Amino acid sequence: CSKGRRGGRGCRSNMGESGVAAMAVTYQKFDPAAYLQYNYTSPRADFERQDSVVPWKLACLHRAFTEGDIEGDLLIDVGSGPTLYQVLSGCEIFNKVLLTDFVEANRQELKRWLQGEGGSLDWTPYIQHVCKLEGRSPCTWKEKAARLREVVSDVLPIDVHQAQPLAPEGLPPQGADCLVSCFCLESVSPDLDTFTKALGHISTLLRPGGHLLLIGALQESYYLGGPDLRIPVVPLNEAQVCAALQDQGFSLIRLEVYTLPQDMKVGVDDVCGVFFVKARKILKEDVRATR
Ligand SMILES: Nc1ncnc2c1ncn2[C@@H]1O[C@@H](CSCCNC[C@@H]2Cc3ccc([N+](=O)[O-])cc3CN2)[C@@H](O)[C@H]1O
Repeated sequence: CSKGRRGGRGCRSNMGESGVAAMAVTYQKFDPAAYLQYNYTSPRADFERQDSVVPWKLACLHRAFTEGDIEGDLLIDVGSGPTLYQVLSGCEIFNKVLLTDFVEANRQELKRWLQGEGGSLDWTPYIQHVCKLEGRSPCTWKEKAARLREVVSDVLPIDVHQAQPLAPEGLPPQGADCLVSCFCLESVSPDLDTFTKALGHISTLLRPGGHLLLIGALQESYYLGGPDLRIPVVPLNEAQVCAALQDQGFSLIRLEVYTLPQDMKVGVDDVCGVFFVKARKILKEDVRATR
């Protein structure tokens, strides 16, 4: 996992632009069912294992949403993919949740679950696990599923490479109170410069003082988005993630890192670790105070 730096600041924007266009074509072949099978079944999603990566992610999200500083009405999940684990804790805090993705097949996968039509993965064990984290019986998972279906108001198209990633209709003028985004930005950016710009674009969706919860891959250079679909990823280290957050006007609250045990490396990517970031969009008065 000692990959060199790639996509450093010296990248010219036209390399990023052509890479972004190529990425958009690649993602039209994304296979939600295969992706869910690769990443959201055992061993990566083994709720009996203390060192499984999905329980680690759910614990990070539960702690971040429930420690008392996150509040408001609107939570936006950026680049949801075909997954909804990322809003299982947030749905108890927010009365309105927007799921978003670039690929129609992913939006359809989410809509099928929201409409109670099932889908490619049974999310019950995930919902039961988060119920346990919340100190409630796993038997209340149906109530939690109903809460999630109640608060998710839409599943919208998004493009993080646009200065305005979401259509403005339906967004409050002041922005969302919280953003969550998991494994998206580094998986859709050909280089570090494009990753950093995409972070700036999604920041425009968030009100000043609002929180960002970002989960992503460390030192990943590719992953399988389908049986024959190898998707390039910009390899990131912690310092590059922190620099991008600072560049784009976020103050870091917490960075946690999960290092994959060997048996979590199942051949669907070359990811070495996963980062969890809790950050806050700097308020103008914060800037004055630091001068
Ligand atoms: N321009 C765009 N704007 C917004 N979203 C876009 C855009 N283009 C594509 N998208 C959308 O973003 C994508 C998000 S899924 C990206 C997958 N990331 C890599 C994968 C994930 C993963 C999961 C779990 C674990 N683990 O260790 O347990 C490791 C890893 C590392 N490999 C996808 O939904 C696409 O549809």
